[in-house]
Amino acid sequence: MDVPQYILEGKGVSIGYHKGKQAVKVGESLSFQLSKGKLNCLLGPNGVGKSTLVKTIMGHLPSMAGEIIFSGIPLHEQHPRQLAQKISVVLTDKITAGNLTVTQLVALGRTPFTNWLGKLSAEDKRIISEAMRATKIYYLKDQLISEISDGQLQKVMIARALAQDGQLIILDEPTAHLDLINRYEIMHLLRDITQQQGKSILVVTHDLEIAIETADHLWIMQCGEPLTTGTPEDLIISGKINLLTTGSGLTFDPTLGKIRPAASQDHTNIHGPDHLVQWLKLALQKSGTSLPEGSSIEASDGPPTFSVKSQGSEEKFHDILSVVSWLNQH
Ligand SMILES: Nc1ncnc2c1ncn2[C@@H]1O[C@H](COP(=O)(O)OP(=O)(O)OP(=O)(O)O)[C@@H](O)[C@H]1O
Repeated sequence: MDVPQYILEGKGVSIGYHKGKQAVKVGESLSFQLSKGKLNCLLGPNGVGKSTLVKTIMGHLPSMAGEIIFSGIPLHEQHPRQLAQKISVVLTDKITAGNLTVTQLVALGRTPFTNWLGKLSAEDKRIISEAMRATKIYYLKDQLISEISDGQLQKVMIARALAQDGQLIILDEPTAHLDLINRYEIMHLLRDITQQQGKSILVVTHDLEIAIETADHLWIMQCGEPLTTGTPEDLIISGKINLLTTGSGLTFDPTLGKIRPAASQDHTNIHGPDHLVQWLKLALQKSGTSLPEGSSIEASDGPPTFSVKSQGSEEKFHDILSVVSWLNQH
């Protein structure tokens, strides 16, 4: 039998719910691929259907049309217990396991494999320790869940998913409650897991900038449209990344790699080193300041200097606030 190239593949999939006898479609014609050992991020606005797609991939909701193939076999041909062994899931829901230790919670990842008494074998224990080491939480192993921070808890949940040793790990907004540093740390940890352990990972996230930095592929979901997929780099240079900002008055700045307000003023007469020009443009844009006709700004490094040339005169400033204030008075 051919080894499948993708761990997960969707072909023209429709997703949705049943309300009584009525089927409510949330998305249709969704096609996607997740290659083995890769980190993919699923992005899209609130309510577009990301969690619904994830639940369908996990086999918790039936697809309404099309086909999902997991590990070379159509999903509907796989037994729920087999799927639970092969797909590990980390959901956003707050867990109520405060009286368990970190090790006991990670050990729950072995549940699909233990006998009915839940007795852990020596191999189970080795896998649990390994998962805690890979997620850098081994030092917390005897701590109670109620005594660790949200960022640490998220790592514990990832360790539990790793302990399950499935082929695919799915995480629905794993960084939703975390601060910026923890959001970076978690996503880089997931990236390490794909690269060092060959796991395939699908993450639902709203953190576009971190997703761009860490993911191999992005799946962009929009209301009533097929998924747009590609490497973050290709989606940026083709401008398709802007599908995420449609109708918002925002745009993705391909040089800065950030979402910014769509430019409404003409700031083309600003020249100099990129980092000075970019931040000056941002400040002008935020304050709604435009350059008077025929004027220009030359920025230079050293101590940062901004020379504003206007109507035959030249003014020099050493910070952006002074430039903006001066322009607003002239
Ligand atoms: N159990 C349900 N029964 C009926 N409709 C539902 C159910 N769960 C979600 N929906 C609806 O399906 C649509 C998609 O919801 P979903 O949670 O998949 O979106 P999402 O993209 O994950 O949103 P968010 O980014 O806010 O988490 C929404 O309109 C939602 O109201």
